[in-house]
Amino acid sequence: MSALLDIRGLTVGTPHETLVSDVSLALGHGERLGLIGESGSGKSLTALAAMGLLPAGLSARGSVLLAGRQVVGAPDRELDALRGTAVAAVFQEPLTALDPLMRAGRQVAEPLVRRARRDGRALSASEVNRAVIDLFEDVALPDPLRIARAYPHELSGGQRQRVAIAMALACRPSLLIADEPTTALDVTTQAEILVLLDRLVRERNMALLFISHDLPVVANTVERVVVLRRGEVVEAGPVADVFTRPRHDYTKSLLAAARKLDDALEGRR
Ligand SMILES: Nc1ncnc2c1ncn2[C@@H]1O[C@H](COP(=O)(O)OP(=O)(O)OP(=O)(O)O)[C@@H](O)[C@H]1O
Repeated sequence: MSALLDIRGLTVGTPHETLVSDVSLALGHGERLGLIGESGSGKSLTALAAMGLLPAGLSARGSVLLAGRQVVGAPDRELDALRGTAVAAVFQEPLTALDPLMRAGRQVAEPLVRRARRDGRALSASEVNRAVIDLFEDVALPDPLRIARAYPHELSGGQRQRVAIAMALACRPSLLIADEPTTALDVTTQAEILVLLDRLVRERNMALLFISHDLPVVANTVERVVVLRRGEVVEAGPVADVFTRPRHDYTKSLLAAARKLDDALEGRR
């Protein structure tokens, strides 16, 4: 079966600087892949390039096939269609995904209606409302009716991230990209959101491209990892192999740093 996401020789940069260099990775339907590496190693740019969402001033070369479509160089119209169906993303800061002036329910209704239209279905207002509430229940938001009427600033950070996840799910994507989805949240909420994401991805058989600094969380969430350093892939493989028998010194140092932090936290408990 062909890969859902097939990145080959991806290079991203400005006219003066190469930021991601010759990255290749592939992700099958329903598969979960982690991208790890120190800050600035190119994880987010790789994920953004996979969706054709690079910031202005950066350009990509190489090939990114998403659901069989070429993303590199594709016109916005084609990319919009792919982003509404094949791929959706959840980022570190939910406020970047949410419109501050729109009630949470409407924000989720919009991608739901768009997705239905693409599938050739027109939803009635009551069907849309029901589907929004169902999604809010799926992401375990308390009191979904109240949340649907609330504006983002009236929600907690964890609730906002759940609304952002509901928006991503509303597109029914085959691939979910989660870029540090819990970093901005307190520790208890982080754990809840991770359990939620893990359940949703498995229940819906979505593929997951998961970016995180938290290596124990990565180990529990994904099947394979790709290790990036200064924009290049240094190591890739099943998570059990890479985390127990790292081959590259850089991976060894990442794991040692994670262990040191864990020991330090353990000492404080
Ligand atoms: N718009 C931009 N213009 C120029 N350089 C950029 C831009 N965005 C990112 N970079 C640079 O590209 C490199 C890779 O950035 P990227 O955000 O992909 O790193 P990352 O691995 O996701 O880091 P972090 O874990 O801190 O989020 C960094 O050196 C960063 O400074």
